[in-house]
Amino acid sequence: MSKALEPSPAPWPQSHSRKLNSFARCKYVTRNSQLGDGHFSVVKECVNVYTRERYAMKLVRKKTVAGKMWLIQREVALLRELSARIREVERGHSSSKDLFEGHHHVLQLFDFFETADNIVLVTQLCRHDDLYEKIIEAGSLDIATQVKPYTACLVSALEFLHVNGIIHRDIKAENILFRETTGTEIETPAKDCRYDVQAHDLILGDFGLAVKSDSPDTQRKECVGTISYVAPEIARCHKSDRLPPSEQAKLRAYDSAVDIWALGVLCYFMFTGYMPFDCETDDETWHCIKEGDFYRDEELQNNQDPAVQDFWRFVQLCFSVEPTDRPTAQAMKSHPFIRAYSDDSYLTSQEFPQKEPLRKSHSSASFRSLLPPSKTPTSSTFKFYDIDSHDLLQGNNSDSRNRDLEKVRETLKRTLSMTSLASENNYKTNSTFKLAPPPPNGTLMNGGFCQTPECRSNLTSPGISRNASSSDIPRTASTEIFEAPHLTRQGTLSEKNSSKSLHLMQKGLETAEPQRIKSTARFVLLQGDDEDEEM
Ligand SMILES: Nc1ncnc2c1ncn2[C@@H]1O[C@H](COP(=O)(O)OP(=O)(O)OP(=O)(O)O)[C@@H](O)[C@H]1O
Repeated sequence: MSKALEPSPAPWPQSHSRKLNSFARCKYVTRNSQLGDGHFSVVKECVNVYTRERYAMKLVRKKTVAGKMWLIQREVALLRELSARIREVERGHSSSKDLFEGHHHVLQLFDFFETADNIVLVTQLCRHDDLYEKIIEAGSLDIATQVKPYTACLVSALEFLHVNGIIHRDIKAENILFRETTGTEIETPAKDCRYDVQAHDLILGDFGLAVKSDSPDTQRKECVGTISYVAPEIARCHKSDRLPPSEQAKLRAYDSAVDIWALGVLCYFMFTGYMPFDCETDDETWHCIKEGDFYRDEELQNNQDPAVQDFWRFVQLCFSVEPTDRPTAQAMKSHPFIRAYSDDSYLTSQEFPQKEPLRKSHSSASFRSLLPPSKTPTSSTFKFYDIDSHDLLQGNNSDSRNRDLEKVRETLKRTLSMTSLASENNYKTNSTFKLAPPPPNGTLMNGGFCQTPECRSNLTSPGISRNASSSDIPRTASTEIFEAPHLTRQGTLSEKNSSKSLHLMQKGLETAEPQRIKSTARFVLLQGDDEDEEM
């Protein structure tokens, strides 16, 4: 366990045992505006008043998670464990043979605490736009310079998670963030970089659904995730409580292979701009997932570009219906599709099962939904949560959809910034990566209980900059921040994400008007334990 995050001072959360007037002042100041929100949290930028380092602060409203506090505790526990492991790997690290090192690409937790209304996680700061937005804005990503390195990076992150006994269960474009860079790293990208160096900034976030791979079978039979991305073995758990006990007993607990399936979906989405299994109705989607029947565009399928052929072989492996047929993340590193991102000499020559040649999808394009998925707040209500497309359509009349569409078309642009396509073995010099150091222990809340952090409209006032080192902070600067005029209550959840039902022109696909907003809502089935809990 990392020094910075331990020890947890008292049983946590501890609000029930504290009086309001005994709250300590918070060591962080937040920005008024939000970086994002989920169904039970808002995320804001914040600054540690002692070190002046910038972080992201996730404020989970206790009222929203009442009765399900254990879910947040599970997320915090996993993130703490992972952050400690990241430090451990970093300390013991000599030289890696991989261009992407998994532990660099998992969201780091730096601190956590509790206020009267919120459970608060302080994590690494990422940019406002995520991978979903990048794909939607560009229509699709370039296979050689983006899809391959992004996939290689995510495989390394999954390898790190899985080797450390954690299943993410919600791999999807919305949960892939881009690390906020300080500007100091950007000078490094080499002139000869062959790929989009933003691949080095990918961060896998949102561990709200993650579980340990040795967790009780009941947890690994939960039907959780985002429908477009769930593996067949999770799909089989859908409505399993309605099955007769004999059938329920036959359900096998799933494992980390569910993340490999979701990675295949994400890889497919990056390349094509639409989802492999999405159909017009959720029932059809469930069916296609269970059958492993993904949509194949004939033109793309017949494309003889070796990168495209490798892409099909890669996703075909990810989409093996039998989980034991899906290679592990570690094995996937040797796959020709991403092999170039590791040192060839150390990779074992992995034999990948020969899949039958791609056949035409059983389901025709007519009932497939070949539109980009809408971004929904990845909700975690704690009952079965499966947003019906009709619910999503409510309040989204075609006028507003057209306006959204227009807006997206206007902003449609490729964001790729690359240089030449020369040398390939110059990996490390192309990296923009720099692991954020943990703040000194005395500057942390370490699970404590405090007042609501002060809100400011601007964190870049004199004396607050990411690049300032903690040693040169005059004490008065932090005092000044502490003594700001008033403490502001945190905002309520915004509807920002709900309005993001974006649909746009896809390669060769007429999208005159979206037929139906895709239901990619995350859903959670957690039996029992839904009574309110007094905080
Ligand atoms: N470290 C971060 N830096 C910048 N933005 C972030 C960070 N973490 C989360 N966000 C933004 O906040 C949004 C919500 O975060 P997150 O998904 O972790 O919350 P959540 O409450 O678990 O949401 P849900 O359960 O509905 O998925 C994200 O979609 C992202 O846009």
